[in-house]
Amino acid sequence: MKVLKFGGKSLANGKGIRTVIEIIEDKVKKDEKITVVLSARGNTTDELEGILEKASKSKPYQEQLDAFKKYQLDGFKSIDFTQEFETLDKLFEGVSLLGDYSKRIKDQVLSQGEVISAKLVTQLLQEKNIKANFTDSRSLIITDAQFGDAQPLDKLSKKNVISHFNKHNGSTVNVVTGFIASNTNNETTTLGRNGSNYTASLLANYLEAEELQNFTHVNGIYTANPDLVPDARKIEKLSFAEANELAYFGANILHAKTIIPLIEKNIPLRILNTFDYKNKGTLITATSNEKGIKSLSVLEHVALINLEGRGLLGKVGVDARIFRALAHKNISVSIISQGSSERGIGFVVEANKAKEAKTVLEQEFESDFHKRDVSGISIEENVSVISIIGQDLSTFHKPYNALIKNQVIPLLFNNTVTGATISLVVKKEQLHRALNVIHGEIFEIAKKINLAIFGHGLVGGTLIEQILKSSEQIEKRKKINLNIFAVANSKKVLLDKNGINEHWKNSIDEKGISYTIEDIVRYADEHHLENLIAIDNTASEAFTANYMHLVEHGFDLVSSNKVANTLSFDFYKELRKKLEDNQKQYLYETNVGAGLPLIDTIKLLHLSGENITRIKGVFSGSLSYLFNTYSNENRLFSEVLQEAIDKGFTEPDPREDLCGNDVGRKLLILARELDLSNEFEDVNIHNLIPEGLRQGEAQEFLEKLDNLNLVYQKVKEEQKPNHVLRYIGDLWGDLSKEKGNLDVKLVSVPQSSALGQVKGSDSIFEIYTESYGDQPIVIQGAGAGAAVTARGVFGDILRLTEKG
Ligand SMILES: NC(=O)C1=CN([C@@H]2O[C@H](COP(=O)(O)OP(=O)(O)OC[C@H]3O[C@@H](n4cnc5c(N)ncnc54)[C@H](O)[C@@H]3O)[C@@H](O)[C@H]2O)C=CC1
Ligand SMILES: N[C@@H](CC=O)C(=O)O
Repeated sequence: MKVLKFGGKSLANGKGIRTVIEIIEDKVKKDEKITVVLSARGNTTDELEGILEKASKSKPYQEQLDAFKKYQLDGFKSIDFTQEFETLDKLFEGVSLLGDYSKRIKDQVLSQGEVISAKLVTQLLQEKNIKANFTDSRSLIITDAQFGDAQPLDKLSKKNVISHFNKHNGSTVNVVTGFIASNTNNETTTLGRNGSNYTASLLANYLEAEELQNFTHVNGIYTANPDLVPDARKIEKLSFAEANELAYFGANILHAKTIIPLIEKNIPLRILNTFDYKNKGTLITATSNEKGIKSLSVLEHVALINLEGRGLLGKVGVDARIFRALAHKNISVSIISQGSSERGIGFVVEANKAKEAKTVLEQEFESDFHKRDVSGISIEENVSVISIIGQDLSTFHKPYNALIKNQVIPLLFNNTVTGATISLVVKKEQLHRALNVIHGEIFEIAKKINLAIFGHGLVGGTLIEQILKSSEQIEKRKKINLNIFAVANSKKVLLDKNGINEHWKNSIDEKGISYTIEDIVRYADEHHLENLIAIDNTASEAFTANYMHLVEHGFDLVSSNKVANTLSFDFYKELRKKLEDNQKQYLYETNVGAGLPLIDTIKLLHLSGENITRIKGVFSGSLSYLFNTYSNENRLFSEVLQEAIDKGFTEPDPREDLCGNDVGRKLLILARELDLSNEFEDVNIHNLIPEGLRQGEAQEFLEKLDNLNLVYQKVKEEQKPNHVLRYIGDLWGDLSKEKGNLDVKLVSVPQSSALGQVKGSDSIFEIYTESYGDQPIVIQGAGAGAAVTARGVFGDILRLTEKG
């Protein structure tokens, strides 16, 4: 015999109730021996409770009661609920007159929901010529008199059940009301939370059923609640012990009391979905999974109470007093954590009991307050408990680090010594993000990295294309899901928590909205987006003013924009401090040498104690292209310059390259990597733009490029033979001091020299160090261009995903 239990959502009008009948019919046709246990249909119990509340306050309830009746009869006009409806009418009338009700009355009211449900299903089955027998569990399950949460009297109930089934068995389908029972005085009682499940497992136990099938509206037990964690996976099989942990920690389709009768008789429990009943669901048996299961469960509606006091140190019996005082008021403590100094004790209670718990403890510790042994008892109301079942402390650092990285700081945590469960108390507003972060970390599910990209010009636009093109591969190879949730220019942002797609350019035009940085932070927060990275592909100083705010709100930073690193040294230090305080990272490899691995190399050399004595080279890709081509070919300066602009080598405003600012910035960035505290004003720059052309808009300048031709024709002709022009940066001097010398200048070098041989848009960096002596470490390669730069930014993003 199998016991089938159907929950309220399965029995709701429409697809639910139709499918329930279909499932039962299917089993009967296959000659399966079954017993059916039913909850009240849809929201029936809540509705009845609502009407009862109204009636008890003598408020009008008739309209709601009529709607209730209408729902029960909707589509089932042939069914006679006169008796149940009359009972309800009388009960509500009485409550309304009295202006109050007892738990006993409430049980009588609620029981009508299960009776109506079982009566309906019995008749619908009979209409299909199935031998169905309405079974009122009040004649079977006998309980004590604790209305609202009655305890079954096992012996008596078992005897009743067995005798009923001996009478009505064979091919009959007994359709049993769940949740309701009666006491020895024949008064209606109910079995409390999860009561219908309890009825089903009691029947399974008494009848020694082969399996209990619990039909819900989900496909089984998941690694986490799929409503909160979209990546949650179904668990195929788990043991009662593991299920018990889940039940204890709040998995709401299981409850400890419903499992115990099954464990006793070793009866498997299968969690199934009415709406997808061919799915095998989750099977719970006595055998443990070899690898051990992991899953996340959540306790909501809880509060954290904190008792603090210096005088508690070494005092005997403080915990006992807390527990005793709370137990006296029937307040249960689910999680407790205490420092070894005993100065603070934190524990979790049900939210609706928190105030009472505080009052009780204030009374208990009144004299300790006077003696100043206890300094305060506080309640943190909006908290939730996350339990990682199957997690021990050996690998706990992974989810824990991921939480900290995402600015979720648990308020309290504890572990079970043997059960391999770790529980964390987090602020309720952080629950969603915390669950997703932990889940991504403990299961081998792609870790989601949420990217906000600012600036989608040459570099930013290319980066987006590169990410979209390779994201699938990266997800497969590295289990990292790069999700671009925001793309912004200076005016508009396109937001999509599920990630933009290849039509992003059109979407910005059509769906982009004007924004402030706060809007983006709020969006990420509201959608609980984790592992946030902001990527600055603008050339804007104004945008760098957002960096601090982004860091404070949990974003790591990646930037191709050089401005933030070349503002005042004070800002430079302040930003690093902010990053450290918030445990955030800032990567900017493309700031010098585009995609070349320069900054990383210099950082490593410096960190390892290698004395860097000088860095010299062609720092600008666009000016490299300009002078390499101009020196070797007989063409106009303006023509070659325009070519460098067209190839995307220059800054958005090409004057930034020609005036030497861009090289100056790069030089300063390297100097600061060596812990020098130079300011931008310290850089000696040879400005390549003749004075008369420096003012005005970029466009005006571009229209006057021809004016540069004579100047550079002359410079070219005045060189020694076999020499070429190179625009170089040079960081030199005693670099162990506070500041170094920074020069940016146009030089004429022999064509055969290392600098003279540079080609195309290549940059070359010569790094002189004490160990390497006169032979510098040389890094050379494309120093500009959207594709290489975007690739470099992409590299920084991936590096950050690994750091997490
Ligand atoms: N092109 C290259 O070879 C290299 C460029 N870089 C840097 O990459 C950055 C981007 O360069 P490109 O893509 O060539 O420039 P771009 O002019 O093509 O694109 C810049 C984008 O930033 C947007 N923008 C400007 N202010 C903004 C703000 N406040 N908020 C949001 N968006 C804003 C603009 O609307 C534009 O879409 C620059 O900082 C540049 O120095 C770094 C290394 C190499
Ligand atoms: N404009 C820059 C681009 C890279 O930083 C250059 O030419 O090097």
